[in-house]
Amino acid sequence: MNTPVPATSVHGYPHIGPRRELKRAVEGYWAGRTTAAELDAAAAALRRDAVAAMAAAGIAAVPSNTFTYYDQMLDTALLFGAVPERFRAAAAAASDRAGELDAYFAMARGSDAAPPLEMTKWFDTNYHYLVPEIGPATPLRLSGAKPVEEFEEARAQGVETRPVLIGPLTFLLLSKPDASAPEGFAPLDRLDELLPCYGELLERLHRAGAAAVRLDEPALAADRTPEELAALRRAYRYLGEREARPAITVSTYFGAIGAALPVLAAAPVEGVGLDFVAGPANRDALAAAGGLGGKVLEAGLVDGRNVWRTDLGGALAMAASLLGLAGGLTVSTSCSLQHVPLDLAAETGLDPRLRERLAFARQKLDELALIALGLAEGTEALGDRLAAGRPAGGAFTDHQVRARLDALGAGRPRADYAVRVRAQRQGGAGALPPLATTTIGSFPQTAEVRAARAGLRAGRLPREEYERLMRAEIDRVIALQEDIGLDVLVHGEPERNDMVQYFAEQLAGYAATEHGWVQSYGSRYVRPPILFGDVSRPAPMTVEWARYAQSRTAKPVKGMLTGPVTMLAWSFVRDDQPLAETARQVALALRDEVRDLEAAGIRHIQVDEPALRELLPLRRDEQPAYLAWAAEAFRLATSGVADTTTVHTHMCYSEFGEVIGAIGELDADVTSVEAARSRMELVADLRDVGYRREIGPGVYDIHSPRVPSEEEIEAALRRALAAVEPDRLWVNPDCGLKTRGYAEVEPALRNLVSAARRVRESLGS
Ligand SMILES: Nc1nc2c(c(=O)[nH]1)N[C@@H](CNc1ccc(C(=O)N[C@@H](CCC(=O)N[C@@H](CCC(=O)N[C@@H](CCC(=O)O)C(=O)O)C(=O)O)C(=O)O)cc1)CN2
Ligand code: MET
Ligand SMILES: [Zn+2]
Repeated sequence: MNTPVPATSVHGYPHIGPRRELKRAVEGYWAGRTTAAELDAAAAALRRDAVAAMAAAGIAAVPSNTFTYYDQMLDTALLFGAVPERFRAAAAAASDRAGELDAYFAMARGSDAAPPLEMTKWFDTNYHYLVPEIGPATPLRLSGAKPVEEFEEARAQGVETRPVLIGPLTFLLLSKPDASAPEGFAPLDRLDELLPCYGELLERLHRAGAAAVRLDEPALAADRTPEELAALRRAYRYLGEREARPAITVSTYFGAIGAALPVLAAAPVEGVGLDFVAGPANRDALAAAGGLGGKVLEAGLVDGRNVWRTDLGGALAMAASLLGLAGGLTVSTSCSLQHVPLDLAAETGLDPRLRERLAFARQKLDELALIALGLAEGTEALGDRLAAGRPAGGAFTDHQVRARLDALGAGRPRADYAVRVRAQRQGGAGALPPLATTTIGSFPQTAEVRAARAGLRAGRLPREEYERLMRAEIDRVIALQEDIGLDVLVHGEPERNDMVQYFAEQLAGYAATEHGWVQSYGSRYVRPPILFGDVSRPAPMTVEWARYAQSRTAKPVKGMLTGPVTMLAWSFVRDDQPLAETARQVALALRDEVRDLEAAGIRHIQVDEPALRELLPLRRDEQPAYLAWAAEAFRLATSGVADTTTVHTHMCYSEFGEVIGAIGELDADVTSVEAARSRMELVADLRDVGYRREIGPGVYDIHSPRVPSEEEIEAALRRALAAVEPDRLWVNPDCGLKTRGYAEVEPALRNLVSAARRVRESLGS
């Protein structure tokens, strides 16, 4: 065959550096240790390395403008001048680079004067973006040059990049109306004013010499109304028909785009990007639509969100079947590689049988080149690389786990809540006041705690010494909670590096990485563990810590576990069996842990499911089946306890809309949820969907360093009491406290307890 080698492209590449250099630089700047110039220099070096890596791997369309100090949605809002009213004065007053950066970070993190932008999940990933606020009067004008500057910066390095922008439809659909917006207003109403800003930017990029740009419209992977599709048509007609512009590729990812496909196929643009990993249905839809005509199809064939090596044979077959459906084919990632770790070469401790099946961002660049080569020269050109890397089925099977699950089925359900609550509240140790106070689990992870763990890892600190330090930390956290007067205490989770990784490190079938960091939000990172085989629990995981904490107090201590859905959502999970099946294995391991905690005298057990919303399919018709298996896995994990044991769960990251009905299906006795930012409206929403158990709406936002006043917590509680009886209301922050410092946490919790007392007193109890 003599076809030219197809081009390759990447949606985005990790910019955090092999050792999280970006985190160090940004947090150093916040702490006043790093100057603005040093921060900018560190960032430029990281961009240079990423561009160089992609260019060296032969990627044709190297992306630029994918770097961010905090979040790309925030960057886009600033690019178009869409600064919320409360930040405008500070932004306008910025007179130097430091002032500019401070105004930027204030929007992300809040300031004394103004709360930050809301943060929420980026589609169904564990990345969080900042939600732009757009009202009828929000300014919209091209106000920055970041895409042009990053293009020119890479050109100076000798690489012609393709600037990437979040597309206008996705930008507006992911924004929320600002406080001034009248009922019925939607940010999308401002589309016609925003488009000229994009047009002007395209013209500037064109003048700077950019031959092509990519506009990302991941919002098309979710259900879209006819009006939204009409807006899509209008947007790309407007941009496509402008004269001075680079070639435009409209890229979509995270799933099949359904009815949007014919709209993009007909748009006056040069390329369309489709994800064939999360959206294999895109293939048939493309054929049914008659293909893309002369446009280039940018085919997402290499999974940007998981760590398994690409099945090159399968990718080549898919690519071959696409060749006739477009004017040209570019071999691409399915989405940005920001969701996977940078380089497998940094991992030295992995089982070789697992390692040979993995590809991180750096390795995926080579896979793209191989697929392009195979397309041009035939599969023979790939030799034995074609066969390498696919799971050797059955290598990690555990027949005992499978047999236990078969025997257990759905497990016996618990007694009705009405029966349980009587058993739980019967005097003695079970007695709790109305508006019982508690926290969500973690207390601040102090520098000493993290340093101790780093010492343990490096072999500097013996395990016994580490455990002694953790017990001392638990003593401190218990004593503090008693002093503050909380009702249900926690041990504070000092021994956990992360609420998912900690368990993964102790479960069979799971592997942890040493350096596999992925950005979760801002300067916060996680190392998602790799779930590669059947899961089981070789030994109890949390029981000794919980038992120890309970031995230090007469008050009840709440045991703390991470639920099955969250264990999957925040890991890289095997893709050779349905998630529902894997969830049942994790649930079984947790079920054993829950029962062991109970046997150790722990009367309250919390099983966190903060990611319940995150794994919800983007398409409505797929959601009920997901919610059914998710709730079943939770019940399997928690239904093995006596009526007298109180099962708690916790969820965060707002937008409960679609999952609100499922909260009751989990059958927990108490559910704590993030509600501070939505002013307790969730409590009434839960009542309206028939939720009749106990509820702990978060009364303050732990993502901000602000200390809430007693009055504001009291007001929140009174709003909640409009929709729930006092003995069903719990009082707690809206999430764990691990990212905060004691200087904020202690006064905040004191205010929380005194607010709860004041309300109790006013109720005469
Ligand atoms: N997996 C996961 N996803 C989640 C959440 C979560 O808690 N876990 N919460 C939500 C919000 N996301 C979050 C994500 C990360 C963090 C977070 O605090 N991350 C820490 C790292 C946590 C960790 O893994 N800590 C390790 C490693 C700590 C570390 O950096 N050690 C240094 C040395 C430390 C020292 O000497 O001080 C090193 O190894 O170089 C530990 O404690 O053992 C961070 O970025 O700083 C918080 C919230 C949604 N998604
Ligand atoms: C992201 S949800 C966090 C729940 C966990 N128990 C904590 O308090 O940190
Ligand atoms: Zn939480």
